[in-house]
Amino acid sequence: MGHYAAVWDHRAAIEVTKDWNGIDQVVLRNPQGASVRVSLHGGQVTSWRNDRGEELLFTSSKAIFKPPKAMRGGIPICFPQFGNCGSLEQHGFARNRIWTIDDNPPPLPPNDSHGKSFVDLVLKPSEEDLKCWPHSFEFCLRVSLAADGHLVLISRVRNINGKPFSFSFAYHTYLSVSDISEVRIEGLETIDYLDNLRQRQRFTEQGDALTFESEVDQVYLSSPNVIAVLDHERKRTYVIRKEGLPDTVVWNPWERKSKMMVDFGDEEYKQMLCVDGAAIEKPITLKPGEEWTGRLELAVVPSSFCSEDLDPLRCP
Ligand SMILES: O=P(O)(O)OC[C@H]1O[C@@H](O)[C@H](O)[C@@H](O)[C@@H]1O
Repeated sequence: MGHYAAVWDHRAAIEVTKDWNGIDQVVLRNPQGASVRVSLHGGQVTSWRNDRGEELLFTSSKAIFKPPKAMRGGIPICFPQFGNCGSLEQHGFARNRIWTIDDNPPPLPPNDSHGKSFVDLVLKPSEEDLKCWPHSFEFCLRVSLAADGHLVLISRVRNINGKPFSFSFAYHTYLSVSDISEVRIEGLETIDYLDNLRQRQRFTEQGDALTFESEVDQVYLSSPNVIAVLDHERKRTYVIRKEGLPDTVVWNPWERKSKMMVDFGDEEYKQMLCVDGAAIEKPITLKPGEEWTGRLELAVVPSSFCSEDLDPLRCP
């Protein structure tokens, strides 16, 4: 068993199964029993469980698991457009396309593979995609589950076009929380944000930590690369680290809006909070041949956790 751990082979820890629609999904496991599910529909992470089998991402009980709609929950990838600020469909087309497994991805630094089970996916534009977004790109996504249960997503977008192009991006991360009223976010205080509920006007976050008592739809600009989402009732803290992603989106539709969404269960808004690593305010521009990398790392630690790692966040 010790030997098995020492030669942990990421391929041995991967299983490809079919989802409800016969679309391939990849299951990653680590030696401790944590798991991650990634659907080739959208390259979307649909489940992340810890070694006790507890689900850490929210999925709506009314989620529609039928392409071309993205399933409501997990981590949809918003690309090449976030929201409706552009000519494309809401949040871009990547979340509604079928991705493929890439057996020969461009190399990543060894520490991005070491001790992890992972899968590499790739998305290239179809003829139809090029009609509405005429830019050739290659989007490589690596989803990894580390030995310590951390979930890591690395997106690399390469311009294989003759001309520069720009895009916006978000990992639309649906965290599973006990009760939204008991949750707070640390790390966004004093940060400027655009309020999507007030014509994208700019405000500055006041107060000690962000708490929730009504609908929220805000894009925090140039936000810190580490923030924490504390779930008081569940005594659980999500630590979110991002690189190459300047902004953080915080979204909860609250009661009224969630009732208007067909794929959202009644009262379920209380059990979710979207906190996205994103690049929205200043789109990413790539010249021909250039590549951009956006990395998100999610960890769950007990609420009592206190570490210098979290600096500059205060410890409770
Ligand atoms: O319903 P969708 O397309 O999955 O988007 C969910 C939400 O995503 C948020 O990030 C947007 O800011 C909201 O305006 C939007 O409603």
